[in-house]
This record gives sequence, structure tokens and C-alpha cells, in this order.
Amino acid sequence: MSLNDTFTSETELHGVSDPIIEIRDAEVVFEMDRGVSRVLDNVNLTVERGEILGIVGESGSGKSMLASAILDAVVDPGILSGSITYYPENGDPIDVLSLSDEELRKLRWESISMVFQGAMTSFNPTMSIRGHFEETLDAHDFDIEEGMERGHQILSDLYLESERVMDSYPHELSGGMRQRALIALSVLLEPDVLVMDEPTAALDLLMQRSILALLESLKEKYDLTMVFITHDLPLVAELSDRLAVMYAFELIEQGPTNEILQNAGHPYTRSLLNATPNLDAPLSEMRPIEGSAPDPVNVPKGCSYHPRCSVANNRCVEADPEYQQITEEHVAACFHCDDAVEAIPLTHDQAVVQEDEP
Ligand SMILES: Nc1ncnc2c1ncn2[C@@H]1O[C@H](COP(=O)(O)OP(=O)(O)OP(=O)(O)O)[C@@H](O)[C@H]1O
Repeated sequence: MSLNDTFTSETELHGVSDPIIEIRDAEVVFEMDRGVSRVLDNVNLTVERGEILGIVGESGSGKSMLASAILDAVVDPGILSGSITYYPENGDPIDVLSLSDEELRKLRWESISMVFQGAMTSFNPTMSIRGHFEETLDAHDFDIEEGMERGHQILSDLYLESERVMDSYPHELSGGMRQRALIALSVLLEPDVLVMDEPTAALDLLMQRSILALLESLKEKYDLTMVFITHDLPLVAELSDRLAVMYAFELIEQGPTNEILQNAGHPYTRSLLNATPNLDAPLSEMRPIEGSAPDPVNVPKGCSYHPRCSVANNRCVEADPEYQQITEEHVAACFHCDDAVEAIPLTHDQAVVQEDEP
């Protein structure tokens, strides 16, 4: 199959008109003593150039695995299959899973960059922040002087005193400063896409909010596409143009953020919304989702959510639902989207008004 053949039909694009990353049938398996652990299951996702896409799911649902898959960074002995295609603004599509180690190393910093949760573990504790910046520029044959100028600028854009931060060792910075320094480092080589896996999880609420605001301005200034992965639905909803919801290693719903918040089609998404506190809803309105998420070695047959689902019937036990189209841009993998709307009313209004909306 040629790369252009992987460019999918309109329905698979779910309203995306200018894809920058396309993930098709991505699957990750680990052969374990107790059976095959499928920790990413037939994931199809298209990231639109210039958007902020939020990927949300509870702990252990496969979010980090998806982030690693995008950059062909699944750890051994995990086996990744499917296809990941990166579409540079100028130039031919790149089949990520066929790249050599050297090509991957370049892609990972210069095209699609990644920020993980704990900045402390991402930095070398014995090297100053300046050392990290210089080493990264040097390893990728970038001009050091020009690159450091950009580095200072990005640190200032993130409201950091750039000289002081450059001279510091990671442990000398607060958690919020360190995470911002890591974000600055990740955009140093002018990538097109920034993939962030729980980038604010270790920070307090105020720092999370301020980093979110900084990310939005960074995105505009440096023309970035962002993929923001988190368990925190209200947080990511504030930032994202679109949301994709993970349950049991699959993406079970995708669509524009406000459509998902107001008209989610999948019973899991609706229950997740009802289980999620937001600033306007009293705690008494929270409805925890009963039952627990499946073990990857023992995912239920049919729809993996059926044992916890109030609208499931025999069909859901026997067959795994394909995506049902709710609107042109909104899909959910459920046979009973219409029933779910009635059976699981949303207990509180989760709508967010995005800044560019009237
Ligand atoms: N090296 C590994 N070997 C086997 N299974 C793994 C490995 N790494 C992760 N897993 C399993 O893959 C599944 C998905 O994990 P993943 O870290 O992607 O979840 P997550 O949604 O990011 O969770 P969290 O928010 O807690 O980080 C989990 O069941 C996890 O136990």
C-alpha cells in the first residue's frame, strides 16, 4: 500500500480537512505470561493542522501508550502495528513506523515533540537548563547562538526570567518553573506538533490554569498543533478544539469539544461527564461510574464497556460497535447513542465557551 492510499475516506477524517497526523488501526500488544495484553486496540485518529486536540481517559486506559505510538516510542517488548503518518506542511507524507532510528530522532524533536508529566525525570539533574538547551541544539546541528536566542525568547514567553532559569539546575526550580522550562525545551527546535502527556498533573490548580493559558499563547505565536493528553476532562475541555475519549485502550468517541460536552453519544462519555466535577456543579451532583475498567488481558468481548453500561443489550455483548456518525464531525462507538441521551441525562452543564466563539 502506498502512503497516499493510507489517506482515508471523508468519514474516517471526522470533519478534519487538513490532517497533520493520521493514526490508522494502531494496536499495541504485550505478550505476557498470563496472556496477550492489548493496551492499544484499533485506534483511528486524525489530528488537524493547527488544532488543540484533547485526549481524555481514566488512569490505565492507554493514553500514554497512544502518545508513545505516535512517535514509535513504545517500549520493548510492546509490539506496535498499524500506520502513523505525519504530513509536513511542505513535503511528502512520512510513514513514521518505517523510519530509521536516526530519522526518528530528528522527527521527535524537530517535527513532533513530546512533553511528559514529570519534568524532574525528563531533565538530567546534573546539567543546568542551559546545558540541556545547548546539548539539544548541538545534537541536531542547529546554530547554537541563534537557537539560544530562541530559547531565551520562549522562556520569556512562558513568563520565566530566562537568564536565571538558564543558569539553574533542575532541582533549583519550582515544579511549575521546571515544567515550563521543559515545554520551552520541547519547542526549541521549532516542531510543528507538541504532544503533551499529563503535562500539568504534578502541579497545583492555579499553576495548571496558568500553564494552560501560556500554552494557548505559545500555540498562536509558534504556529503549533497540540495534542494534550490527560485524565482531567474539565481541564482539557477548556483548552481543546476537539476531544477524543479513551476507554479500555480504544477511542470510543471523538468530536468538537462543545458537542461532546453537550451531546455526548457514548454512555461512557456521558457517565464520565456526570462523574466529573466542574466549577459550577455541586459535589452532590457527581455520579461516580459503577464498576471498574477492564484488565488489558481480559477485555470483555463485544463492546468493552457493556458490563458497566446501563443501555447495553445482547447485541453489545456479541459485537464490537463501529463508530456511529452523530454529526459530520462527531462519532461514537456505540449501538445505542440515541438511547444513551435519554437514559443518561447530563446532570450539569459542562459547556465551555472557547475564546474565539462569539
Ligand atoms: N511496559 C509495559 N508492559 C506491559 N503493560 C504495560 C506496559 N506499560 C504500560 N502497560 C499497560 O498498558 C495499559 C495502558 O497504560 P497507559 O500508561 O497507556 O495508561 P494511561 O491511560 O496513560 O494511564 P495513566 O494516566 O495512569 O498514566 C495499562 O494497563 C498498563 O498496565
